[in-house]
Amino acid sequence: MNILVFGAGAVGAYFGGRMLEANYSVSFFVREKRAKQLKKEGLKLISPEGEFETKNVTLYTSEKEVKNIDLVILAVKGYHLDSVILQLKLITEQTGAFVLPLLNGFEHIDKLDQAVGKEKVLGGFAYIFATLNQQGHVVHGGNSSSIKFGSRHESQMDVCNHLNSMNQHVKTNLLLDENIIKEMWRKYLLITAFSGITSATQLPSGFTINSEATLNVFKNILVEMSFIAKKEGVIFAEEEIAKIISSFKRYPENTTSSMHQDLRKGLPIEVNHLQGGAVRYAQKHNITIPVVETIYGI
Ligand SMILES: NC(=O)C1=CN([C@@H]2O[C@H](COP(=O)(O)OP(=O)(O)OC[C@H]3O[C@@H](n4cnc5c(N)ncnc54)[C@H](OP(=O)(O)O)[C@@H]3O)[C@@H](O)[C@H]2O)C=CC1
Ligand SMILES: CC(C)(CO)C(=O)C(=O)O
Repeated sequence: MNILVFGAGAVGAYFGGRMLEANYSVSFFVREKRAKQLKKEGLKLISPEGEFETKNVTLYTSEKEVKNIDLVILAVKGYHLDSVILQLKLITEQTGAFVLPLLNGFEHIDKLDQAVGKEKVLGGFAYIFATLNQQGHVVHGGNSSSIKFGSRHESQMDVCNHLNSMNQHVKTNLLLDENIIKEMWRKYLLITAFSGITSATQLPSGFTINSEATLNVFKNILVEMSFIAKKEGVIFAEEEIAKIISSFKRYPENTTSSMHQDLRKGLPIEVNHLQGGAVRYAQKHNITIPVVETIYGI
């Protein structure tokens, strides 16, 4: 299977790098500046799952050059989506490739379905604490990482089984999930609360874990997000929300979200895609989510 990783930021470079390390056929679709950096500095993963470095990376900067691809792993930010969608459409039309999106949130799924066709868009997301350093190397802060993926259409079974078979050969986790839509919403609940509270307070998780009032904000965001999920047909029981909270309480105190990391670096943040997306879902279903709206406003 030939894989094209679209976007070689923290997530794309990490998971694409892990697949390259295991000798899978992986190329990257990047912009000129990132192409230059990758050629000069190489692709490097600084990670407790094992260091990896290579200068032997196939890079594309024009969608017209892309051929013989079976799967595109989409690893751009929510705010990039509108500008990449035409390129992605062209690549999938040229190659017939499936698309595995790793973005946080959920609104992108509709946009991708419309652009490339629902039968081509797998469900998926990534779990990792990663950022790029000044040389463009991936710094992975955490002990493990994973991609969860699953089919949304029966034509996607083969590509899912193939990804599943790669799991035993890569130094990360490629996990096939039979209920991927629910898992994506579970991640959307978590990330809206986690990125919201760490970015609004501009403090890592320890502050929220140790402050009852702030932890309540975190909990209330999860509850409001579960109201939206329910309207979208995905039910979370109280115990499932409690489980998200108890796993958050086990985060090391200095852990923070990729949104807060971007804010610290003065980069754009995904607030319109994540919290803004939640506000749009709430408007669509005519429900109120005052805590998420407040965080979005901040
Ligand atoms: N970082 C993390 O720990 C986690 C992030 N996520 C989610 O994964 C997604 C990606 O995040 P992350 O990797 O951190 O983001 P980054 O900002 O590190 O990477 C995004 C990449 O997309 C590239 N890109 C944008 N437009 C194009 C284009 N037209 N052509 C080629 N490349 C393009 C950017 O390129 P350029 O360098 O040229 O700007 C950048 O390298 C987000 O939705 C995030 O929420 C999920 C789990 C954990
Ligand atoms: C919560 C976390 C770290 C897990 O992958 C994440 O998705 C992010 O910060 O963007």
